Amino acid sequence: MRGDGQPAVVVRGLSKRYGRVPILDSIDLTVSSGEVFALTGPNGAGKTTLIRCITGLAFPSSGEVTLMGRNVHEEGSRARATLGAVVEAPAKFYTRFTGAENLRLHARLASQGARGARVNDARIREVLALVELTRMADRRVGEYSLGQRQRLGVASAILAQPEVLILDEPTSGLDPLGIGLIHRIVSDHAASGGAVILSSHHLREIAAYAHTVGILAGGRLVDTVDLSARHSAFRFRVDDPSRAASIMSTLDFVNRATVRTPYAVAELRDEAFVPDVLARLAFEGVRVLEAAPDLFDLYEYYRERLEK
Ligand SMILES: Nc1ncnc2c1ncn2[C@@H]1O[C@H](COP(=O)(O)OP(=O)(O)OP(=O)(O)O)[C@@H](O)[C@H]1O
Repeated sequence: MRGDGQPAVVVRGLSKRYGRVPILDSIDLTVSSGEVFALTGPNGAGKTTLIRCITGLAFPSSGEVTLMGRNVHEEGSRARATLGAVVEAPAKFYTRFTGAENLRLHARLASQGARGARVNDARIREVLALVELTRMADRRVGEYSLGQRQRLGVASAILAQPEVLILDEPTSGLDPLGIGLIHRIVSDHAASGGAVILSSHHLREIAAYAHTVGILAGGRLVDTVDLSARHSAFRFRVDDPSRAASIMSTLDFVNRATVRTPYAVAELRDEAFVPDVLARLAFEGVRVLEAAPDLFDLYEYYRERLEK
């Protein structure tokens, strides 16, 4: 459909003040097609303000935002034609209309832009099924729970298969299965080539599926963590961690090997090399008691980063 790693969202030198109060300070970020970018940070850091600026709902004091190459604040409707978003939680719907009717209305409004042709009744049923609201499709939104409205919001955002999907705290108020559902939708959207920006406080969960995490604090993007580079670390519990690490560091598919007793930890070029590491350690007479992905602890990293 789209998505070739090209920049989909580009934010350059974005600052925002409310009156004299600076809220965002010189934000630069780029999100590519196929990428999930998760924005996190303490309450009041400026996440919602940044998302409002990126979606065109708020104007920056300086700097610019482009969506698929179109400036959001200068070519508003053309830029927004590439966008699906939920910025207010829960999204606003007509409570006297059913979920399906609301989505139909949403599609009709979108059809005045370039994307409406992509949406028909079959697509509406499809997105309702994706957010597991098939059973509620013909019930009035006034009867929906908060979490069901939240999921309907996500359904409306993905309805026209936008190139850019932006969700402000899409999982707040959802139960654990609902959170998993949204994560799957977001991952699938990126896998089919869409760019995704979302904000979340669920660090351990976003660490599992975001490609990049931007940490916003005091209106500044204090760190951008490339999680995809951290996914191929493995730890091996062995009888001799130092010897295992020195053996592993001679292998050309191991970028780096370190000791974290009782483990030897290897950053592999690709996780497909795990069996080769095991074979080599066995050949060298090192006993391996356990091998597991060495998951990056985003929560710990975040805590340390903000305490600096
Ligand atoms: N319309 C406004 N007028 C003045 N100040 C505002 C306005 N909107 C937001 N702010 C201020 O901007 C700062 C950032 O708010 P924002 O809602 O963007 O933070 P956030 O990171 O999304 O927080 P949370 O995690 O609590 O949702 C806060 O200090 C807030 O008080």
